[in-house]
Amino acid sequence: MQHQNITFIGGGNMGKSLIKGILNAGYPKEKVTVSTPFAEEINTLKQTFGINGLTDNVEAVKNAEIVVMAVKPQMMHDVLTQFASSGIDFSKKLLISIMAGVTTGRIAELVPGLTRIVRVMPNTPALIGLGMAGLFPAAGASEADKKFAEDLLGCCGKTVWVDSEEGIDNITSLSGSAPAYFFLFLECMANKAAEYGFSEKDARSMLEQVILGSAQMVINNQDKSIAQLREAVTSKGGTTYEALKVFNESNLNDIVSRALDACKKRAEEMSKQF
Ligand SMILES: NC(=O)C1=CN([C@@H]2O[C@H](COP(=O)(O)OP(=O)(O)OC[C@H]3O[C@@H](n4cnc5c(N)ncnc54)[C@H](OP(=O)(O)O)[C@@H]3O)[C@@H](O)[C@H]2O)C=CC1
Ligand SMILES: O=C(O)[C@@H]1CCC=N1
Repeated sequence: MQHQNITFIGGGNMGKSLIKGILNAGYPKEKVTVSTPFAEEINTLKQTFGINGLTDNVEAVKNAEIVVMAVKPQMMHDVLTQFASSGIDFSKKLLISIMAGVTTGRIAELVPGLTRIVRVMPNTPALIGLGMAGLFPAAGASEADKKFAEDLLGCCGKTVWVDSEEGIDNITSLSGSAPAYFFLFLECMANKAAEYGFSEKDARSMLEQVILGSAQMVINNQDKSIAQLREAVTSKGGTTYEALKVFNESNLNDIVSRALDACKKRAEEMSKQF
């Protein structure tokens, strides 16, 4: 991929995941800058990654060809209005936004001249190169902009393009927030392991192996449906059947469906709120 000057506004959970992801893939450190308000945090980021760091967002984007907005949606208005009044020509920059529930139209509205925008919904496994990201281009994004965004997120895992802002909200529900769903399930299982008397260490090791093994089974058996993999574990009149019966009696499918819809609905609300 092309190595252009890239500035991350915000170096929190997701910003750090993407920075680590691109550095691991060989992006040159000297071309990467991060900006957050606290000097102490900047020093940590500089030391951890060997990249440039500033506490002034406007200063940080002056020489950037690419700006990645990795702040919370609540901070977006302050940051973008700072950019708008800075006198910097944003028509020359590509802005990649990872902010949940913030439309490309809203971003363009706040920064006059800015048209080259790609909205992205990544997830935290980007940190280890196993991310999943959805991408949506604003009308002003060029083919080169789209390629850059795809290559950038491709450094951190898999990518998929969607053809609407709603598609990004769907991806938010299906993969952006999804690591937390699986972590919650593991937490519930860890609670039961503790109740059974397993040490935290043994429980964690067991759960790590179960989720890793299950994920790898899904990946390695492309000729089988996920339902078939489940059925292969579920012996007739056996133990798994009883466990699954409890999930089904509580209508797990409906619970998952409602949870994902709630996630998407919040993204939609946020697009009106911020
Ligand atoms: N976490 C996730 O799994 C995902 C998050 N996202 C999106 O990524 C974005 C960031 O989320 P996340 O990383 O979790 O949040 P964090 O709170 O972890 O990170 C936000 C970062 O922005 C910094 N910040 C706060 N105010 C400013 C400012 N005015 N200028 C510059 N930097 C600022 C914070 O600094 P400080 O800590 O010092 O306040 C922090 O480094 C959100 O918009 C979210 O929707 C998208 C996909 C997945
Ligand atoms: O919870 C959130 O709002 C962010 C977006 C997707 C994952 N975390």
